[in-house]
Amino acid sequence: MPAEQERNVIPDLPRGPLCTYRSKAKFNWKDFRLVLEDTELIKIKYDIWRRLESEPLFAPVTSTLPVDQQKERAARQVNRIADLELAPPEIYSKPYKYRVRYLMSINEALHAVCPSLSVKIALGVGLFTNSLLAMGTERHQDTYNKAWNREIITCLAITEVSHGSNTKRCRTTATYDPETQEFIIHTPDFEAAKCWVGNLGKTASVALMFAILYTADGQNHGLQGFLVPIRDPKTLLPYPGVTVGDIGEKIGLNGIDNGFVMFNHYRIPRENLLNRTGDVTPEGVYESTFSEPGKILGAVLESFSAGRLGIMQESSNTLSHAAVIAVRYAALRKQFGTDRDGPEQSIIEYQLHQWRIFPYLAAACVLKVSVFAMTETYLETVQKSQAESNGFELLTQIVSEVHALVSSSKPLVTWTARDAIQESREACGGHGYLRSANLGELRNNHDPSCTYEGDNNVLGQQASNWLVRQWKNVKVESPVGTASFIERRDKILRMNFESLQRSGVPVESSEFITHCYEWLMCWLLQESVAQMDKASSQGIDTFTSRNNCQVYRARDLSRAYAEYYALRSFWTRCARDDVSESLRPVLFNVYLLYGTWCLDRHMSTFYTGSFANGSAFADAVRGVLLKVCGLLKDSAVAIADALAPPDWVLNSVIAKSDGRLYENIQSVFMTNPGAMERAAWWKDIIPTKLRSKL
Ligand SMILES: Cc1cc2nc3c(=O)[nH]c(=O)nc-3n(C[C@H](O)[C@H](O)[C@H](O)COP(=O)(O)OP(=O)(O)OC[C@H]3O[C@@H](n4cnc5c(N)ncnc54)[C@H](O)[C@@H]3O)c2cc1C
Repeated sequence: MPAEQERNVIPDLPRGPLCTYRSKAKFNWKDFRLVLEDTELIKIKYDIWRRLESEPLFAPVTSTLPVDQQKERAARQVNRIADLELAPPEIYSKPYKYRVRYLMSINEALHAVCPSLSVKIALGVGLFTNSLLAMGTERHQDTYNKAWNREIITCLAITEVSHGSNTKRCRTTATYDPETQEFIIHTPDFEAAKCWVGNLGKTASVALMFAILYTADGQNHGLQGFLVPIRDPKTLLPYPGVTVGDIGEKIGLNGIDNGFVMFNHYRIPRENLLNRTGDVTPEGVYESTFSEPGKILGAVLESFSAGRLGIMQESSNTLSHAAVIAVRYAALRKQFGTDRDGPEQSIIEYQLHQWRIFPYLAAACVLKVSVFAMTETYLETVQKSQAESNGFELLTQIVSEVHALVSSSKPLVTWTARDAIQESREACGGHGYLRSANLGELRNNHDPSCTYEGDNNVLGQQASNWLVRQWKNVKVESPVGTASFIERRDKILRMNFESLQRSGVPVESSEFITHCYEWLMCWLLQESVAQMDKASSQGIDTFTSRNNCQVYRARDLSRAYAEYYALRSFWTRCARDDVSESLRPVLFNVYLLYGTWCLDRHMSTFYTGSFANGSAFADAVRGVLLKVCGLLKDSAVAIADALAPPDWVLNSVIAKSDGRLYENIQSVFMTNPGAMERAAWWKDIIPTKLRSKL
């Protein structure tokens, strides 16, 4: 059981109408929170929120600002954050894992308050410096320091107008001129303009940009990274030869100035090539360098995965916020009752409503824990790569596995958050559509997470490709253990629902859910590989056959793999000694609900692959799902409390922790500027016939 000291890190909640359901929970909601998150990280977040609450620049806005003002506000916030020095200076001398975990928690806290601000910092500081570390050398240290200390505003420019996912086909060129020892950066046409680049539209002075390197002999050395000055940092005016601008209003995240840029034979010094793995001599000879492979590997993992992990951490919070709003509202909102004229019941009592929103509440808990576990594995891997003595082969395997895990989990977490927001919006009826309910803002700001840092459908394929490789390997290379089940494939594929029942495995058990998942993944792997092999025997190329086995096969495999990992991580966390006995039943129900809900979505595959026949399997899985929904009804508000940030951060008029739903809505209606004033344009809309009588 957590010490009182740990519980005290989390502030108490006000008493009010939500206590009707709050008091039904048979566990302490603060203890529940301490299972989901590390005490120290919770403390960091609450400290940040406390400091920002008194800052006028971070106060929630009540109506949508014009786009330009949103950009100005986010840019000012970035500066203010730098002035506030949220991380104490000693953090920077701490070991890698501790330091990055600390900074990631600051980012989570900031994202919950202002997503645009957090993305601006993540792009301009985190991603930029990580990529520079992975690709640059000592000669880029000065730019690294300036970016880290926010002396310059930076961006990462990869995407072009006609190419996003297939970055290898980017066409911006960097041609070396030995005469002047410079690279000439050129954009051949508008389709090759860099675009969607965050911070580039109005503010960035330096871009870390990818372009094809050509030496003077006309040889193509592939895509390389360059530091490209864009604007004078003192005036923010672009340099001659650079055409740069803002791409305009987006669906959300308008605090970020996403930009486009074109170069007209624009010259940059030779030293601006990021030369970690390859360099051009002053005379113009391209030389590849490959020293300290372990460190390079770790750095590459860092530059690719850190951003995606950050997105998952943010998205698991977004998912939590949506679920909290839906659950608190469901407890307070009453409609209908057994007696037509008698008391009405809360909509949380309806099975249909529970089935719609509780799985997202469970998903929020499970995914929060699994993203934490994944982050730990990732940070440990990078830290290992920085150590002097490490087995390069083992490290390569770990890096590939972590990459597969991140590539399948980023789609799972971002899609679940996306769906949770929409379901919660509808679950809160008309009031859910109020701007002040905050579900619209959550939706629009979260939406691009499914696209940037790797489009979900494209990214997921990297995980299924890795799994297929393991399936075909003589020896499964899964040092993290996420694919060791493949070693037992023959036994797993002989299993079915009937055999599980014969062996006495209860449906309400982690054993059952694990067996179902392992069968599902093995069957999807077997079928994907068989389909690809058949295509290959018919002379169909690998590219086409791989594309043709995505639907119902590899795509589902990637998702199932991420769900399996999430469930296993949650189960491992719940089994730890520090979890108090009073929490075990509710944690088990959360696990069961998320597990059966996910299995239900794979139902047709279980039948297609003859794991099950007749209705028994579907009835069993769905029976547990509905039963657990009912069981969680009395715990849901306490679980929501455990997931919720402070009210001003959640920023939803329909889900305040005081539970005074209608008083809070009344306040918004009545104080809405000009709510009860006659419109200034009233005269212009008086019907013509009436107007003549005025
Ligand atoms: C808000 C925001 C901020 C961004 N910030 C930056 C930034 O700072 N720097 C930067 O360089 N870029 C940035 N981007 C761009 C982003 O990285 C790209 O949009 C992303 O990589 C997807 O590429 P795309 O837009 O070209 O989509 P496309 O690759 O054209 O994809 C379009 C659709 O085709 C599908 N598709 C593509 N290939 C396949 C396939 N093989 N099989 C099946 N389906 C496929 C995809 O699933 C997708 O649904 C940003 C984007 C957004 C929305």
